[in-house]
Amino acid sequence: MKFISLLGATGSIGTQTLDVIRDHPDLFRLVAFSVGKNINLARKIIQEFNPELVSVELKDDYETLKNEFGHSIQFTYGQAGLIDVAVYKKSTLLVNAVLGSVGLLPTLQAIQAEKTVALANKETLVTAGHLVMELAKRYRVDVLPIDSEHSAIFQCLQGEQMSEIKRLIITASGGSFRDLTRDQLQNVTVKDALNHPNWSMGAKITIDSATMMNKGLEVIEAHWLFNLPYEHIDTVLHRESIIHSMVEFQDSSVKAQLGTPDMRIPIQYALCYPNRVALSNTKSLDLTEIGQLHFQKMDQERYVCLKLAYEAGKIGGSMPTVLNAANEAAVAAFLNEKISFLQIDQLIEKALERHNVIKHPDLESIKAIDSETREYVNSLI
Ligand SMILES: NC(=O)C1=CN([C@@H]2O[C@H](COP(=O)(O)OP(=O)(O)OC[C@H]3O[C@@H](n4cnc5c(N)ncnc54)[C@H](OP(=O)(O)O)[C@@H]3O)[C@@H](O)[C@H]2O)C=CC1
Ligand SMILES: CC(=O)[C@@H](O)[C@H](O)COP(=O)(O)O
Ligand SMILES: [Mn+2]
Repeated sequence: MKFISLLGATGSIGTQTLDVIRDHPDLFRLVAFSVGKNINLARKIIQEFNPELVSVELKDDYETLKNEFGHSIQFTYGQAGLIDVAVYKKSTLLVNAVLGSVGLLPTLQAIQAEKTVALANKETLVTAGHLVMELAKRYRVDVLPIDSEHSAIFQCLQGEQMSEIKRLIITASGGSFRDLTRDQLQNVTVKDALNHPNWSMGAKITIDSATMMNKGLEVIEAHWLFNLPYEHIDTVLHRESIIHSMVEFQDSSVKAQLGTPDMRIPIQYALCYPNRVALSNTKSLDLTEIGQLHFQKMDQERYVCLKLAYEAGKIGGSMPTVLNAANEAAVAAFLNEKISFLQIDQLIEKALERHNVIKHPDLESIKAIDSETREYVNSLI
């Protein structure tokens, strides 16, 4: 039995993680979880899964739930609450499905508490991948990818030697605007941007997918997870999201992982690793039904965010922290209809240009750079 702590239980990855746990009561038990502001769904999760610890974002919601449920459940809140859930004594595995760099501290604390970390929260690795991976190595803790591309690569690498990798090939659907030119992006709306062709996901990652920043964040995520230089991490546009990513080896042989676009599959792989078990209500992949798979060269002039991410990743140090914080602030502004779609990459570029890189930023520097960058971007809006 694996005892699970879940950060971001009310989100897209969070609710699909609950589906996986629900499907295997013999394998998993949810002992602790966090939500943000959706306490109606939190109530339902408490009633169904009977956890021991629950964290909410706001103090008022904490008081409300504490009054409702009494002492049978422990409640906590805020940033400290996320950490309480991450290090909960009974849990053996943390699923980090919270949104944004707020997931960094709980990840670091979970590693220090020797919990296995199943990571969906890519911003954590983008903002401070060096700290996370160094700590994981020191504490001999597994960081298992949930992101579909990284799960695919991780699956391709089973039984292989890392030294024999030639390159990783990360696939990208192209997002909601893949058939538009850059000029045609002038007047696109939030509603248009949220219409992803293949995946149903939270709002922020759906916008990242439309700007191609999602692939940029994933390139940096892959750099840290698989310890490879950026020159060995490629991306390719693949409209169908059937090949979730590939690995080319020294002999030019390529391994790919395929499947229907269903995040429960990589979530369950991380939860069960190194085993595989059946998953209810999954559709077997029928390639004859799909007929054709398409691939296109990635155009970094069209997808400016991808270019910025490669540049920030290669410069390294504190630059990816700025990239991530500027992106989080700009995407939030776009979702609130305060800026246009094309202003997202313009704001990120400005934030990167003015930043003086720190080569090996410690946690305090990362926290300071993250909040300073958000303030700067917000001041421009
Ligand atoms: N969705 C997907 O298919 C994929 C997602 N990912 C990554 O997984 C992560 C989660 O994405 P997704 O599930 O789509 O996001 P959602 O927006 O659907 O969910 C985010 C979750 O985080 C909670 N949350 C947000 N901000 C805070 C905060 N400040 N404090 C506490 N809790 C907070 C939300 O709570 P509430 O709603 O209660 O306010 C919710 O539970 C992201 O890093 C994303 O890039 C990676 C691959 C695929
Ligand atoms: C499901 C998942 O892992 C997402 O990160 C997905 O990859 C988004 O699709 P894009 O390929 O459009 O970014
Ligand atoms: Mn992905």
